[in-house]
Amino acid sequence: MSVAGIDRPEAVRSADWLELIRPGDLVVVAQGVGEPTVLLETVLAASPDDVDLFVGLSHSAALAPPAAMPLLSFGALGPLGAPAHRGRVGVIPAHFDDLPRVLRERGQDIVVLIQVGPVDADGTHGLGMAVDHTYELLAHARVVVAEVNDQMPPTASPRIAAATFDAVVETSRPLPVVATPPTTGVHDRIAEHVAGLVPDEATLQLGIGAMAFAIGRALSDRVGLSVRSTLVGDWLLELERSGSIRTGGGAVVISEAAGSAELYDLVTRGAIPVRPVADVVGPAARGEVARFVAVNSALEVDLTGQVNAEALPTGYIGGIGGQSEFLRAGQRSPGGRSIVALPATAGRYSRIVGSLTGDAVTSPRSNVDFVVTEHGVADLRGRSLAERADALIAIAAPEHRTTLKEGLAR
Ligand SMILES: CC(=O)SCCNC(=O)CCNC(=O)[C@H](O)C(C)(C)COP(=O)(O)OP(=O)(O)OC[C@H]1O[C@@H](n2cnc3c(N)ncnc32)[C@H](O)[C@@H]1OP(=O)(O)O
Repeated sequence: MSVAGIDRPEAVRSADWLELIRPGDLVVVAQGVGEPTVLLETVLAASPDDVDLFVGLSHSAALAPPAAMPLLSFGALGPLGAPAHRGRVGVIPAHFDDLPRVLRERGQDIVVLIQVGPVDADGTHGLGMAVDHTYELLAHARVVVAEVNDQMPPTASPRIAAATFDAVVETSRPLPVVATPPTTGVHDRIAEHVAGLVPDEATLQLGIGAMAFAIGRALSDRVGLSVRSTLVGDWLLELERSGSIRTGGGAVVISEAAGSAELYDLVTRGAIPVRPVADVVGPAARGEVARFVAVNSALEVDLTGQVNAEALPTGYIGGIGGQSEFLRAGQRSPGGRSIVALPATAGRYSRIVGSLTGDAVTSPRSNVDFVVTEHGVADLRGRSLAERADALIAIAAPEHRTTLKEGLAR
């Protein structure tokens, strides 16, 4: 994903807050467009001794070269992709909504670095466009440092009392624009198949990226859609422009937006609730959301339906995120759907495989009801392992089907 708009000539930099960090600390940085990039880059430049740095979906190019301090993350997202692939990032396998607990269980003192909007008359700051794992950690942190960005828009997000902050660094920079990667004919064919599984008045969970955008576009003739998705991209704009969703009345609930300036404007002017991750995932995970349709992508799916979204034989390249929890939520929902959508091939490799090639099962086969490729839909509901294999071979690329069948016979 290309990211533009990180331009901070007017940033007020203060190094004093670095003195609040002690050896043994875990420094946790907010992510996405809520990343306090100035704070992150200040820590990276100083690389304090014996401190772990936990970073999520980042927009900082400063992370691409090998960092001098130990890096932790929940995946190989954005600029962490190459270092994670080379084994230079300690990946913590955790559900996205579980990160606050998991990070606290490391037993380290926690320093949270967040970005907020300007202070209001009541002495509080809004989180703006992103509410992530750092929000829940505020109550457990020894130190909280805020990058106060006067261009962070006022959204319907939780607000934080200014007194919560141990230090503040003021900046003035536009939110990063996260461009949607171009969609291909394969994405469009997958999206058409996925759209066939989405009823009117469904509640959608999609991620970001080309696949999600193509699916949003393919749903333009649906009516009464709602959205309950931790991350949203410009597909939300597509749905709004086509009139497929309402944005008022809590029909759209998100934790983070990452896309164009128009998307940020929609979230702001539409008063779309930007809520803590647990609030977004929780009702769906408890089966309280009817027609909840979760669509997630993968690197590969084996012939029993096990999903790998994390690793290839060459190394770690993906992540867990909310995948397996959202898929399970799709199963628990009355009229809901649990869908894994992926291209059938990556170059000469089939992504429908006899055995997973990467060393990870991100979602168990019991969480997966539908697998979709450009060649069709494998409906795995109620099927035995052998029946699943047949259904999955039928949506593999035609040139790989014989090999997959031969592998089964062995
Ligand atoms: C709220 C949050 O922050 S959650 C964060 C976001 N969500 C998650 O982390 C959930 C987990 N999901 C993911 O990480 C991603 O959706 C992924 C990794 C599964 C898929 O990401 P995509 O960017 O769509 O992957 P894509 O299909 O382009 O594959 C990436 C590369 O690996 C290659 N590849 C993928 N699968 C295979 C395979 N089975 N064999 C060989 N190569 C492969 C692709 O060809 C591509 O190579 P390229 O970059 O040279 O073109």
